[in-house]
Amino acid sequence: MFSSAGSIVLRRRASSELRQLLTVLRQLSHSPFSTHTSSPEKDDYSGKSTKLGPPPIQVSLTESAGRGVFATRRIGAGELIHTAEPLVTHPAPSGRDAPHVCYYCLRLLGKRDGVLVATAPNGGLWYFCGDVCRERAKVFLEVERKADWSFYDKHCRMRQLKYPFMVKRVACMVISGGASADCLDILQPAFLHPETIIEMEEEFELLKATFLKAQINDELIAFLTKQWYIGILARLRINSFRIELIGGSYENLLASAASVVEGEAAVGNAVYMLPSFYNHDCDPNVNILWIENADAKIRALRDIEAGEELRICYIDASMDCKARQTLLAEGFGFQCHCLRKEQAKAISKTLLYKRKLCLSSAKLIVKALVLASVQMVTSDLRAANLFILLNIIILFRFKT
Ligand SMILES: C[S@@+](CC[C@H](N)C(=O)[O-])C[C@H]1O[C@@H](n2cnc3c(N)ncnc32)[C@H](O)[C@@H]1O
Repeated sequence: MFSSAGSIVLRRRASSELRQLLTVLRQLSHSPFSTHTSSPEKDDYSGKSTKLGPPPIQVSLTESAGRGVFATRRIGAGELIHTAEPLVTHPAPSGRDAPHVCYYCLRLLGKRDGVLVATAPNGGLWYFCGDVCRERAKVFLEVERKADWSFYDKHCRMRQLKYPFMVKRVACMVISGGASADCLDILQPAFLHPETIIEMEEEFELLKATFLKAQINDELIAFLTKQWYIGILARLRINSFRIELIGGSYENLLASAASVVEGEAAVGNAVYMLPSFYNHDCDPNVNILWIENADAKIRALRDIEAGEELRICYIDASMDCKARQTLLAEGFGFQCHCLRKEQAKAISKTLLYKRKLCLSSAKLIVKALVLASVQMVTSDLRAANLFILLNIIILFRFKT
C-alpha cells in the first residue's frame, strides 16, 4: 500500500502508537471505568448471550485518515462486533428539558425509580440507578462533592457548553488517583482556533479556582495547567459521542420518547477508547448503539470482508452532501472523500451536463424557428419545412 521507506516509517509509527494504546488500556484497566472493550456476545441486543472470543478487529494506520479500525475476519451483517464501556461520561447539562438520568451510566430514570441520592455542598442532587453505579462514581464523586460548582456549572450552562463538564469529571478522577493525567493523550486532538482557546482559558481559570476554593492540596492539582485543560478539551471535541438511548424496557422507551418530545434526545456524552479509532464514512458499514445506558455496542450494518476498514458515520447521514461536508470540515477538520461524495459529485456532473445540453438545444430550437419563419416569409416552403424538421429532431434529442 505504501512505498517501502514510507512503509517502514509508518509501521514504526503504528507499532509505537499501538504500544501506547496497549499501555493506556492497561493503565485504564485499573480504573473503575475498566473493561471498555469486550468480545462480542452473540446477539446480545436480542437477549441471547454466548461469548465468541476476542473482537474481530485491529487498529492500524490508514492511507489518509490516521489510525482506523480494520476487520481481522469476515463479519456478517447485523453481527455485534464488540462492546465498549466509557472512559468518561457526563449527563446532558441539566436544564428544564434534560432527561433524568443516572449520574454515572446515563441510564434513564423514571419518576417511579427508587433512585439513590447524594447531596452536593451547594444543595445539588446526584441520582444513580443503583448501588453499583454509586460505588463506581466514587472515583470522581469524592472529590467533586468537596467543591462548590455553582459558578463553573452556571458559566458552562449559560454558554451551552457540554465538554467542560466532562473535563471537570476527568480532573476529579485524576485528583482522586482513579485515572492518570495523560489518560486521554492517545486520542487524536481537534485543531482549535485561537479564539476558541481564549474562551477555554476562562473556563480553565474557573475550574482551577473552584478546586483551590475547596482547598484541594496544591500537589494534587499540579497537573491542572492551561495546557492540560485545552489538551483534554481538544480530545473530547472530536472523540466524544452524544448518547441517545434506544431503550431496553418499555419504561425507558416512554422516558426517551418524552425527552424527544421535550426537545432533548441525548441523555449525555461519553468518550471511549476503541470507538475513538473508528473513522467516518457517509455510508458507514458499522454503527454504534446505546441500548439502556452508556455502554456502547458496535454492530455491522452489512457484510464486511477481512481487512476492510470499519467506519461509522459521525453526523446525521440524511443531510445533503454539502451540509455533511461543511459539518465534517468545521467540526472534525477533514474533507470527506467517501464513495457517497464521489457519487454525489458524479450525479451533479451529469445534471450539469444535462443542463448544458438543454441550454444548447434551446438555442438551436430558437435559431431553427427564426430561420423557418424567415423562409416562410420569403415563401421558400421547402426550406421552411426543413427547419421545422430540424426543430423536431432537436426536440427529440432534448427529450432523451
Ligand atoms: C475520532 S478520530 C478517528 C481516529 C483517528 N483517525 C485517529 O488516528 O485517532 C477523528 C479524526 O480522524 C480523522 N478522520 C476520520 N474520518 C476521516 C475521513 N473519512 N477522512 C479523513 N480523515 C478522517 C479526522 O482527522 C478526524 O478528526
